[in-house]
Amino acid sequence: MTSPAAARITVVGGANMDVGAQTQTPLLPGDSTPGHIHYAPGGVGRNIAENLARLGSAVALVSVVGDDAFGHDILAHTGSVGVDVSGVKALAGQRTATYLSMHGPDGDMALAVNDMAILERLTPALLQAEPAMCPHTDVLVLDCNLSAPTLAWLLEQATQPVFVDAVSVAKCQRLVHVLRRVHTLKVNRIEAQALCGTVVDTVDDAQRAALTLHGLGVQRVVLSLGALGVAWCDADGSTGVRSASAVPVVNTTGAGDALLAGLVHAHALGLSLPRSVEYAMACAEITLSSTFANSPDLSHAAVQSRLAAATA
Ligand SMILES: Nc1ncnc2c1ncn2[C@@H]1O[C@H](COP(=O)(O)OP(=O)(O)O)[C@@H](O)[C@H]1O
Ligand SMILES: O=c1[nH]cc([C@@H]2O[C@H](COP(=O)(O)O)[C@@H](O)[C@H]2O)c(=O)[nH]1
Repeated sequence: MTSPAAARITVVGGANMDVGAQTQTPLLPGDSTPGHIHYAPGGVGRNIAENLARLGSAVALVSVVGDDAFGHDILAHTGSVGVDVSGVKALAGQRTATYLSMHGPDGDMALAVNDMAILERLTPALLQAEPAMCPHTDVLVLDCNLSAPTLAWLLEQATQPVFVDAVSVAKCQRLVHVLRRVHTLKVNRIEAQALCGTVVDTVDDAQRAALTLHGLGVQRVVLSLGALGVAWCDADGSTGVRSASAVPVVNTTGAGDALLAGLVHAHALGLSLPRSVEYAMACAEITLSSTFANSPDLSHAAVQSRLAAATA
């Protein structure tokens, strides 16, 4: 398995400034709690693009940010890790999307707010007007932060395989009428429940839900189950499960984004879906040991050595 992959990839999706607050004592509603606040570029689409660049893919991001300090930081950081950001437009008079999360002393997320109104400006008209924003690459990756019309337009005009991240229970509803256009869908347990209308508690439930989504028209489904691992349904309707390894977890933020980046990179390397899942889970595990949504330790070599250690 060699890297970098020859395929060119475009990710169209959200680019946020993540603002995370971690307290040493339980959060007290109505009072201020001492803690640590950190800032880092995030956004599902942007995270996937950064992870792909770290793995060695040739990747371009198409998105919008505000012409403000957060927007400039996101552009500088994302470009510095090797993502082509010529398709990220800084819009005057708009605020960069922001994701605010609060974590209690145990590290678990207590609440999160996403303020991503700027994504409404990423319209089919804007994409067609700006040559750098037109995705003419071998693989397209979309996240459901995009507005429903933009998501539908991109899926309908795509001639290349399209990988989609469902992002959240609310946003994944935007996919309902365009599932047939999706090559590979990454959903988590609660997004799968929302799309299938069935309870997804166990790995058996997850395999059934993956098959249901395949029946609704998605070619390949990858359903992430946190510490339980991943269930999938391949293009021929076959299903499978892979358990997660017992790994030290510093922060689960962005684990799903690393999983999707790993799936895309593995596809570009020509791997089957079961082997792509194995590769992608190694990517997610590396990210779990990082404080932020993307790990500086993620690389194709790091994934390979993790996979080799697991089979030794
Ligand atoms: N506690 C954990 N232990 C081991 N692996 C984990 C853990 N949490 C997440 N993962 C890995 O990261 C993947 C994505 O995490 P998950 O939380 O399911 O995604 P999302 O962030 O999209 O909700 C999982 O499928 C699994 O491979
Ligand atoms: O509606 C959204 N919520 C969250 C994100 C992004 O997802 C990442 C955190 O996701 P999670 O906690 O699901 O791993 C952060 O980078 C955040 O900016 C997003 O793009 N859209």
